[in-house]
Amino acid sequence: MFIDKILLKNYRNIKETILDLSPNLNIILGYNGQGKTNLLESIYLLGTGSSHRSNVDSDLINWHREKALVQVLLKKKDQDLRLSLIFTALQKRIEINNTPYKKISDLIGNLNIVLFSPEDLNLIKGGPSYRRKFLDIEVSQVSPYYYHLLNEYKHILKQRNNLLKNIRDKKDNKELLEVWDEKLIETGSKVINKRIDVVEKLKLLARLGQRKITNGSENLKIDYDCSLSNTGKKEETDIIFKQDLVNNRKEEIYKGYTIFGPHRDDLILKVNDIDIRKFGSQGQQRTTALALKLAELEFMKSETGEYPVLLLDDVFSELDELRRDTLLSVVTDRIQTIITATDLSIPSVLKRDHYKVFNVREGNIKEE
Ligand SMILES: Nc1ncnc2c1ncn2[C@@H]1O[C@H](COP(=O)(O)OP(=O)(O)OP(=O)(O)O)[C@@H](O)[C@H]1O
Repeated sequence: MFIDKILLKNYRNIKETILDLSPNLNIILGYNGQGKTNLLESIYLLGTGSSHRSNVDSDLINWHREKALVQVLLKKKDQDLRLSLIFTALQKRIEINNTPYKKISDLIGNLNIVLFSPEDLNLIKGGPSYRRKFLDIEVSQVSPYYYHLLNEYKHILKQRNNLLKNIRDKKDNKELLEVWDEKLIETGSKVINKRIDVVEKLKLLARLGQRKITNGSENLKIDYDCSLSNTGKKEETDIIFKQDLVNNRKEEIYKGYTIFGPHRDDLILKVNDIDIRKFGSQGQQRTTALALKLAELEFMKSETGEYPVLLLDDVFSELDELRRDTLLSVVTDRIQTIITATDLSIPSVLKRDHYKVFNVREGNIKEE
């Protein structure tokens, strides 16, 4: 799939812009603070339903306006789609081919996105929540069912945590827990099992990616690190989940929150058998983050039949020549890529009709 056209109105510092993008490589150039990441963020928002930088919609609207619009004309293998998101501080309106939709879940899965930015080092160095988010965004884009399941789980978890606090503070009765336990186990087990399946697929793809970037010298091994006391067969996840909740009732009430479940899970990342999260060099950690992103591209392709759109936010300056070339060789002519940089010497291997350059200045974006 690729974005043929993008229209932005009052999106952060971008007032009104229409861009015709290349189906191959798009290079967005500009000094710091001009609006390059704002452009990528708007595309990410349309793909995933949320910004990667802010949870507050009003942040995304130009300070002097009340309404913003992001619209793309998307070319997919079997159809063209016009996706629009019109939003105020209080409301988001979705339109797909001019038909209005209410739920963000209707939007997700149309425009698939993989974003790689310097903050992705947190995927390796940061806490487990970064790795869970990586999995969840990836799987949600290819499975609306998973997105729905995840939201349901979050809702149940919140209710159950409130109840645990109330029981601890003697405001509620212990017996009420059983109903919420059942719901938590049912949805939570499905989330865990789906993630285990996905990690199984990512495992091979990420290993290949890491070997490619390091000329075969590094072996990456990823595994799902489940918070349940014992993850055996997938059919038994719910049984083990239940045992863990029953056996740890006292501790959960004392703490006032749920200590088992997919919201506590993680990914184990080992390079040449060493835990890269703790002991990897900065270079190895960067390589692993890139390998995970390459795996994500291939995973989405295998699930949907099409490559997603790749957004590279200011990452070229952080990669050495080998990694830069590997990345370009993977994406060129196959994956629509939008890359931001303050300056970039365009590799001579790229043919002139295979890329477009756009200059950004104070929120104005112009094709070169
Ligand atoms: N809601 C908003 N309304 C107007 N301007 C905004 C809004 N939010 C952010 N900005 C402005 O957008 C600019 C930041 O743009 P962006 O993050 O896209 O920069 P960039 O070109 O990617 O820079 P860098 O190279 O430093 O990452 C800042 O000047 C900021 O003040």
